[in-house]
This record gives sequence, structure tokens and C-alpha cells, in this order.
Amino acid sequence: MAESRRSDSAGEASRQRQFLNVVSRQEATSRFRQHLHLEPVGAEDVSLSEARHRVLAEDIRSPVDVPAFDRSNVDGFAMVAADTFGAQEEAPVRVRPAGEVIAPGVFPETAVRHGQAVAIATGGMLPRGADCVVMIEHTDLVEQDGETWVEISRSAVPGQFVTFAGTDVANGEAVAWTGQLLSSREIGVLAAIGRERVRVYRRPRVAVISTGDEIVPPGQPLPTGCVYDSNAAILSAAVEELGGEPVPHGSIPDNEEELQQALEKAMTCDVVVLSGGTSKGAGDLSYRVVERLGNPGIVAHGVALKPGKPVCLAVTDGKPVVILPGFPTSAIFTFHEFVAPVIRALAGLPIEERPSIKATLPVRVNSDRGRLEYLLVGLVGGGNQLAAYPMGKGSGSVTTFSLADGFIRIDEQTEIVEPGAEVTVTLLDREMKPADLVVIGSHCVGLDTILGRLRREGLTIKTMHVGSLAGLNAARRGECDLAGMHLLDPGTGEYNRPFVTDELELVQGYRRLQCLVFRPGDGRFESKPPVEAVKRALADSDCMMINRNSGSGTRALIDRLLEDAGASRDQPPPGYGIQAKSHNAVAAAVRQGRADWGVAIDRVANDYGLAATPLQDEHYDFVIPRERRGRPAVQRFRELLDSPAVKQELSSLGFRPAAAQ
Ligand SMILES: Nc1nc2c(c(=O)[nH]1)N[C@H]1C(S)=C(S)[C@@H](COP(=O)(O)OP(=O)(O)OC[C@H]3O[C@@H](n4cnc5c(N)ncnc54)[C@H](O)[C@@H]3O)O[C@H]1N2
Ligand code: MOO
Repeated sequence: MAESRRSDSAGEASRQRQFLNVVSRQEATSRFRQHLHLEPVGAEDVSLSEARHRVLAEDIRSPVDVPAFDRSNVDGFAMVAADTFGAQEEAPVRVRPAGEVIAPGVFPETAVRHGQAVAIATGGMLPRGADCVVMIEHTDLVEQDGETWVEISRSAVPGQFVTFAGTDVANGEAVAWTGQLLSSREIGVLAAIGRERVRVYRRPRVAVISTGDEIVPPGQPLPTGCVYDSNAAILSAAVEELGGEPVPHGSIPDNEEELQQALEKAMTCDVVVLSGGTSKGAGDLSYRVVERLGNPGIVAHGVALKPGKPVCLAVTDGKPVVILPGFPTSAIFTFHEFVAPVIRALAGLPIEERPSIKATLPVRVNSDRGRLEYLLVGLVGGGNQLAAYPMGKGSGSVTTFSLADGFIRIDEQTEIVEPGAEVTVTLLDREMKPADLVVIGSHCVGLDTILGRLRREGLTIKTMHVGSLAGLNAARRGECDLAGMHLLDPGTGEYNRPFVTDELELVQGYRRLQCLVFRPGDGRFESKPPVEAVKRALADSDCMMINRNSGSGTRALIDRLLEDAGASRDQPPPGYGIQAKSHNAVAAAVRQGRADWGVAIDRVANDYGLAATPLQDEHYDFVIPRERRGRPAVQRFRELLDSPAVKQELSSLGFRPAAAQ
């Protein structure tokens, strides 16, 4: 797959059309809406058992009273309240029992007169003449001179323990309205008024098409260079959430004919959503196929938005056809921006207003001039001290949208937003639930296992992987409960402790083994001490390294290793400029042959089937803001960290608990 794409595009690269005709978001929306009929696509009758998550297409009035009769709310005696006046424990009043016991569902035969009481069950129908019910606990049956009496030890008022007919729902009262999304709660009411079928809007059918030679359906092996089709899954699920019916059309390779056929089939749906191939690059075919649609066809291709610039909006005979950018964050964002409101309208749902919340941006953000930027953020902190952290994984990320709490807008004119700026965060969910434990900092699978245990204990945890230094700073500002870090102080050669300031407490975590990693069998490195191995690498002009980002502990280690091996600062070895941001990225590059050596922890090297020569222990510790030490989730974290079970689990993952030092 990857091969054929490469050779095709080599020929076509020079022929790609270069530019999109970028318009503003408002302009794109108005051009798009102008050609659409934003009305429900139709209605149908469904039974109540199929009605959940459907949108009502009728106002519903009750044809009955609920309850339909005056109902007793307790087990006891139905009687005339006036007969109980003055009754008390020491001076009960006596009435005569009438013969009947009124069970629910039975029409009472007895008419109650003054001086009488009829036994009645909860849910029973109040008999003629009675105006109250006295609970059985406040009565006693007594025999005197061969006669039975009911003694009443509490006085009652008229209406006591009775729900009169129509109190809950009156005959003719409206109980549900057109446009209402039916949940279990409304469905209960509809059943109570006797409805078995309801008229609901037909779900708009939304064709979902993925495009690209490299797109592989989940469940199949993933060839190198390919990606799993996540867009189809998230878009289909989002369509359902919006009241539509997703119609999957699979992923179509970069072949114009096949794409044309898929589009023709998809045209039976009410909305067509494609993803990928919307840029004007050589392999980008989607827009060329959509371009052939007429009346009017493409109304906007290129919107001054980030993410989402290459989104392509078309309408043909009133039917929306949208090509979303292939990058997952761009795809879902532009879907929510342009397509979701259309699906809601076609499904008969009202416009959705997302709630917003004020927060402070703790870090500097650079934005492109000329594009309205939607920056996804995670919120941490509490009360009126929320900090909005940019999620920062870019348009290609699949996790950003699922982890973010909301987004901020950076307008077209703004290039820099300074740290400390107050921002308005539009929330993705309707409410912000505070987590029991907020963890910011460097990511580690060892930490993941402890957090996994806390989650299983029912605690809610929010994690943000921003790196050691940003985590440390967040902890200093009190934005998190815990920050995982592995910072090497080049001056002292000590990990973490030199960075701990007064407001923080250092908690010993565990040790990870940093190694020189390379492919097994590479004679330049195998069985050689690290400095010797790197000397050989330096002597071989074909040998390519992979570096780490500056500021990381691993980078300090790499620089020291290169210095010890005599590398020139002015002429760093090939690959020094490539700065991967994680152990995994280093291992993947070496594994796939894009680099020959790098530095990573041994556990990751093992996972990627690489050989690893030990360099030194790295200390992965935690800092906790002192003011947060008393929080139950923090205490529980520390207990777990010290527990034999966790220590054993960490050892099995290749880490050494600090105490074992
Ligand atoms: N020279 C330029 N190149 C690009 C520009 C530009 O202005 N000039 N714009 C960039 C922007 S912004 C975006 S967004 C992307 C969108 O490109 P396409 O819509 O043509 O998407 P593809 O190239 O097909 O794919 C992009 C990316 O997304 C992955 N992808 C595609 N489909 C799926 C899927 N169903 N599930 C998961 N991932 C998917 C695909 O493999 C690519 O990695 O263009 C930039 N380029
Ligand atoms: O604008 Mo693209 O949609 O950033 O990734």
C-alpha cells in the first residue's frame, strides 16, 4: 500500500493544486446554511420500548388523570376525618369497621358513614364518603361485649394520606413536547398516561466514509506507515449522540473511481461525511470527486480555522456533503463546528449551547495570525482558580479530544497569549466534575499502574502528560495533587531533589534503568561499554542517532555520553537534530531503522525488541504540594506506593522501588 502511494505521488507532486480559497468561519457557515433546509427529515411511529434517545415529533397531552381515582397512600382505614378529632394515645376515639378490605385495583362497595372505617391497602381506591386514611399503626382493633371496634389514636385532617385524581397529571395536561429528547424519565411518564406508541422524528441517515490508502479498519494487522481508521468510529458515535443514524461506508483507497462509486452509494443518505483527502495535495482525491456535484456543489473549501483549515463544505440538491480534514482532531472539531448543528436540526433537536467557564492560561501560547484557533485545554485546580492547560498534541492527535475538558478561542489577530491571561473555556461536557486526584507531569507506565488501582477503588483521576518541568511548575502553583518527575540536575548529578522548593514535598518513587538502545545484532554496539559503543557510532558516518528534547533528563544523559565519547560540539553526529519527545518515540525510530541508536529506559527497549546496554539509574519521583498532602486520594496514593503489592507490580514491569535501593 505504502509503496504504490509513494510512486504515484512522486509523479503527481508537481501537479498538485496549491491553494485553498480560505474564507472566514462565518462566511463558510452562511454559504453552507444558505443552501440547506434545516428541518427534520420526517417522522415515524415507534413503540415506547424503542423510544429512548428519540426526538418527539408531537406534543403529548394526557388522555387520563394520574392517578385516575382518589388513592390511599398508606395501609390503614379510610374514614371521615371529623370522626377523629381530639383522638390521642391516651384518649382514642372508636369507630365501627365496615366489612370490606379495599385492595388496589378493586372498586369499593362500601360507602363510609360517620362513625365507620373501612380497611384499605396502599394504592386502594378511596370509598365513597371517606375523606382521609389513618395509618394502621395509629389504630387498634378491640373487642368489647362481643362487638369489634377500631380505636383511633391520632386525629386526622381531610385529605390525609390521599392523592386525589389528576394530582400527578390532569386529563388534558401536556406532558411532553415536540423536539424533546426522550430519556427513561419521559418514557416513564408516557407509560403512566397509557401511551404505547409515540411519533418521533426519523433519524437523519449520515453516510460516513473514510479515505486514504493508509487507513486500516481496527481489528486488522497494521502495516508500517498505516493508521487505524479512528475517524469513522468517532464520527459514527458522534452522529448517534446527535440523534442521527450512522451508515458506515468503510474506508476507500485513494482511487478516484472507487471513491466516486462510494459517494454515489452514500447519496441515498441525508448527509454525507467524508474524512481525509481534502487538502490540495497529490493524493487528495475527495474534493475532486465532490467537486463534480452540482446544484450548487462546493460552497467553501478552506476556512480560516485551526484546526480545520482544509475542510470542504458542499451541498447538492439540498443535501450536505462535507469533507473533513483527515487529522483526527481536525476531523472531529470541524464535524462539531459545521456538521453537528445540521444533524441536530435534521433530527429535530434544538440548537445546543455549550456552557463556558473562566480560567487562567498558565503557559504561553503562540497562534497563527489570520486563523481563528480553537485550542483544546484540560482544566485543573478548583473553585475560582482554574488553570487551562493546552493539550498540545496537534491536529493529528486522537486523544486530545477525548481528554480535553473544553477549548478556548484565539482570534485571527492574536499571535501570542501570555501566561496568566484570563480565558473563557467552552466546555465539551455540560458540567465540570472535579477529580479526586489531579496528576500532572511526566508520564510513566509505572505511575499508570498505581493510578489504575486508585481508579478501581472508585477514585476519579485526571492526568496530564506535560513533562517533568511543566509538572513541577504546576505543583509549585498548586494546580495538581501530584507531579511525576525525573529531572537530572547537571550540576550535582542528582535527580529531582535539587528542584524541590519549600512548598513541595518530595516522595520517593522508583528507579528506571536508562540504556543505550540499538537493534540486536548491531556489531557497533553489541557487548560494548556505552562510551566505547558511541565512539564507534561517531566513527561511522552512516550511523544515525536519535536525540531527545532539550530539558529532558535523558537529553542531559545523551549530551554527557557524547562528550565522554569525544563528540565535537560544533559537528554533532547525524540525527542529533532529531529530538524525540519520549522513550517510545526513540525506540520506534531505532526499531524501524530511521535511527541506529538512542537512549531509552530498558522496559521500553524490551517492548520494542531492542538490545539495551545499561547507562545509569534514573529516579522517577513525585512532588506533592504541601497544602494538598492531607487530601484522602493523595494519602491513598502514598499508601499504595508503599504497599508490597504495588512494589511487586512495579518490579514485574522492570522498575525498582526506591526503598529497595
Ligand atoms: N502543503 C500543505 N499541506 C497541508 C496543509 C496545507 O495547508 N498545506 N494543511 C494541513 C492541514 S491543516 C490538515 S488538517 C491536513 C488535512 O489533510 P487531508 O484532509 O487531505 O487529510 P489526509 O492527508 O488524507 O490525512 C491527514 C492525516 O490524517 C490521517 N487520517 C486520514 N484519515 C484518517 C482516519 N479515517 N482515521 C485516522 N486517521 C486518518 C492520515 O493518515 C494523515 O496522517 O493536511 C495538512 N497538510
Ligand atoms: O488545520 Mo489542520 O486542521 O490544523 O490540522
